[in-house]
Amino acid sequence: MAPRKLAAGNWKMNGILASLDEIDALALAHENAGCDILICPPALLVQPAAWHGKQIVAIGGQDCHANASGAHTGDISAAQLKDAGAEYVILGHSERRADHNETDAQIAAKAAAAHAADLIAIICVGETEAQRDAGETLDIIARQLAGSIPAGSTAANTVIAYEPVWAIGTGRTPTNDQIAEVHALMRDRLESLVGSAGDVTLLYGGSVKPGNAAEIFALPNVNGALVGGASLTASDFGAIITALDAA
Ligand SMILES: O=C(CO)COP(=O)(O)O
Repeated sequence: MAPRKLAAGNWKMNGILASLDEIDALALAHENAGCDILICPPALLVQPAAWHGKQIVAIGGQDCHANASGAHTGDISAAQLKDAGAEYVILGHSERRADHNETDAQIAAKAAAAHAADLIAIICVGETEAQRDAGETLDIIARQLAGSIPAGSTAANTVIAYEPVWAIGTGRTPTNDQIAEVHALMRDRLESLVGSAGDVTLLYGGSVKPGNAAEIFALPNVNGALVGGASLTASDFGAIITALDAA
């Protein structure tokens, strides 16, 4: 089994009901896409988004709680996301690691909850600019992978996204060699953490745009992208999907 190609959009805290028209447009234009297409809207939009996706655009959450239910005001469980129509959940995004002090251990617990609810966990890792400048990138990624991936992870229930913190929303991207170096390390480390490492979908994220997508998708061990800003419109995200389809 080769890794599934995945074009994943993370809308972050953007979008209202009217924004779901973009999902209609994606579903219409990419009915026969040779890659999987995913939009992760804000939690309130997960259920209506699933109706708009028409089985062509899968829907995911942007976080879930590690517990299945209980007294956790303001949180959402993996089972609730699943019930609303989600198939995926993004976990450990650097914005949650920074804004909510999420640790690798908490992310691993959330991913285990996602797996228990039959969701595919997209586990995010990435170094800060200071860590890259200090030459720590590969150590940081290896440590985040080891700490954030729970037992029971498989190529079918887990996707890994490499998102350098300094490339998110900045218009800056690593060099091709830098992306390829991290993705090779991830593929290697996943053998002991997930098994069948060659089958795990690995995404790059951070300032992916229509103009740089094809070049990034041509890199070894890159099986798709986790896209922020450019996933908000069907025209930009559609161009990225077309580039992944052709890769
Ligand atoms: O954080 C990201 C996706 O999760 C990337 O965001 P941008 O594509 O806006 O840089």
